[in-house]
Amino acid sequence: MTAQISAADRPTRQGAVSLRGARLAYGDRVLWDELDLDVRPGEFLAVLGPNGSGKTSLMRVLLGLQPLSGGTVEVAGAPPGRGNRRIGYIPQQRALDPALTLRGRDLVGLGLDGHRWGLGLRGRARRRERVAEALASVGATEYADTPAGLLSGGEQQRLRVAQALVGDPDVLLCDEPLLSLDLAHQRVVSDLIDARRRAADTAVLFVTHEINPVLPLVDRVLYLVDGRFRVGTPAEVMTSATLSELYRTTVEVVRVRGQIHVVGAQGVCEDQAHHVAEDA
Ligand SMILES: Nc1ncnc2c1ncn2[C@@H]1O[C@H](COP(=O)(O)OP(=O)(O)OP(=O)(O)O)[C@@H](O)[C@H]1O
Repeated sequence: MTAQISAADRPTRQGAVSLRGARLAYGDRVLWDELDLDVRPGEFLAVLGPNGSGKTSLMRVLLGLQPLSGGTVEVAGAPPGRGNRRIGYIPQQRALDPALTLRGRDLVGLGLDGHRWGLGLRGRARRRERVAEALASVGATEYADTPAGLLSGGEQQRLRVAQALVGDPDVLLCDEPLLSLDLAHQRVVSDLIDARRRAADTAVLFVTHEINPVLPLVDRVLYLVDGRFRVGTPAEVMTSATLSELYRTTVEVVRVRGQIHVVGAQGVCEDQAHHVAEDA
């Protein structure tokens, strides 16, 4: 299946992320194939799909941790990999080990590893300044010197956002960064990501099971289901016809007060259409 990108949608500038004829398979299992995708600088792409559809694997490909089985990939104009410092990554929220004594400030500083500002006093001062700015931008200054393992999940996640942004990335990869955050912190984290892309034209690829918390930010959606996919605006992709085709079962998309709800054959109403499809 080919991506639904019209010629008019194709960017004239170099894409922040560019996949051509990309294929990822583990043995016989094809997660996606013939994926053509250009993500523009400053664009917010939500990556949706059921468990096991290959969302995290896509992030791993873009991070250079997983080679494609076919096709090509470029991130910020270069092959992904360890040398590519233009990528920021916010992993899935997982509680840090309470015994971790690393301070928040040090954790954020790890995001600068590989940036060459010299080892002299000026380089070190600049580095400290950047870390302090990043901590302030996520409201983490007051707990920057607390061992990170003792912080709450929301506090730890704000540090991860700061770590991803401190290196001034062109591309920000976010793997379910709102998971297990309360509504207030979901808002803080999504606002920070949005502010970053607006201020610095950073492209954002945002893996999520729930589109609603970020719906106002989403330019396009990549929806993966069982080896099939669609790319397009939420209005194009989040429709009963498109999702029913992707899931190969009847799925209804209902819009209520500006939110999108996916209703399956068994009347389940939630944002995780995959459970509907799996049960059907
Ligand atoms: N290195 C690997 N070797 C073999 N299979 C793998 C490997 N990595 C992932 N898989 C399988 O590929 C499928 C896609 O995994 P992936 O983590 O990308 O899915 P996902 O869409 O992020 O799922 P979730 O929503 O549950 O996080 C899964 O079935 C997983 O078991």
